[in-house]
Amino acid sequence: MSQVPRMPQEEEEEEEDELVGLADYGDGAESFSDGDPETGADEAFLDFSDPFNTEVKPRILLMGLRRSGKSSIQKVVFHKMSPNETLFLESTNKICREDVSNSSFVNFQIWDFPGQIDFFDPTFDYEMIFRGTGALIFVIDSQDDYMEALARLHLTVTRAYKVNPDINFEIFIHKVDGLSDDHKIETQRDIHQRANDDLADAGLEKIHLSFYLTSIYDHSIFEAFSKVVQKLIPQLPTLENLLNIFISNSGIEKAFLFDVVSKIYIATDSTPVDMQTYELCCDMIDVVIDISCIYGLKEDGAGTPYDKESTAIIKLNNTTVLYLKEVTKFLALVCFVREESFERKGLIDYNFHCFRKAIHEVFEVRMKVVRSRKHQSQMQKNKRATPNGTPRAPL
Ligand SMILES: Nc1nc2c(ncn2[C@@H]2O[C@H](COP(=O)(O)OP(=O)(O)OP(=O)(O)O)[C@@H](O)[C@H]2O)c(=O)[nH]1
Repeated sequence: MSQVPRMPQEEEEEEEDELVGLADYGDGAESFSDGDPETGADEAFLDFSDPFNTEVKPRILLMGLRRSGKSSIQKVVFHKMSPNETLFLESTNKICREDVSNSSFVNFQIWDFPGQIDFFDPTFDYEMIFRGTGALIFVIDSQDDYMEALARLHLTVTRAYKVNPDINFEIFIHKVDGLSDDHKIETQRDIHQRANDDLADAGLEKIHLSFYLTSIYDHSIFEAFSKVVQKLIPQLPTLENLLNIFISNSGIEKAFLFDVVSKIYIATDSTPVDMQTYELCCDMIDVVIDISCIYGLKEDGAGTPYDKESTAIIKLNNTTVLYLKEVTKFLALVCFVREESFERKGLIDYNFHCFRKAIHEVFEVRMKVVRSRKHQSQMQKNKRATPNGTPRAPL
């Protein structure tokens, strides 16, 4: 963690070039970049084996008052910390930024904004922050008095909207495990009403806020995060379409495309999602990665627990088969198949092969655009420089 520096334009551009590293399946402490991430703008790494650089990954900010649960959410979702361990997380008393950019499909930053810090603080450049942001998650502690949080939410949303009207505003009404079902609904209604009234009073009713009831003690936090991320993926309709074609041609009941590290699903077919199905998928990913970590790595610890060979079949006692296969370095397909349909595994595997190829093509198109854009900007930079590399003097 570190104090947020004001980033000049140059650094901001460099960050766009950031490349993803190896996936992190441990507790992940080392994957956190401390303050400014080290960027490696090496074109040579931009190959097909690494198709998801930050250009195709959504950037998400996580904000909220002190002790609202931001670090806990990030640790539980992205670093497999058990919810009980978050009790020992230390609070921070200055604005902090943490990046979770190396570990998964989701490129996400946590901005810890303690309540007393205001937007006129010259030590950070909030315009730069909001300009590059896809979604702003604002965490409200539902077990606490939320009036101050609502005031801070209003200030944050209005500031962010002015800089970047395309940001998705996602409000996590958090720690709802401590509330009864009735109380949950009532709290959500009240927060929804007050937040929207504040915006209406400011003449900003066009700002849309989405609300989620979340807790780190169940899967609700993963589900909410899945929805937040899905909204940011421009290829989502294509991914859903491919999943629909795949399941209908393979006799599969349901299929999810999962980000393996975080266990959030970035797409699913158009049949409805139920919580139990989703939880089973999460459990399966845990089992696969845990077994692989324990028994799958080489003796010197080399290799990764999730690679091209990763696949798993689990037969349940209700005639359903869970089938997991690697799609990319970050993504896995998890399917629910009836036992009788699974007899045609050859067909499923063939269709999966086509599906996987199509997914890679979808992202490769994007990568081509990114590469050509980089090439163009490099050409422009070169044009501006004289043959010995010094910048041309202004005319
Ligand atoms: N009951 C419950 N407690 C939670 C939940 N999420 C976080 N907490 C607890 O809330 C406390 C504060 O969590 P943090 O993650 O440190 O909060 P933070 O927003 O990062 O706090 P600062 O670093 O001070 O900004 C911890 O004791 C967590 O265990 C939840 O879903 N339910």
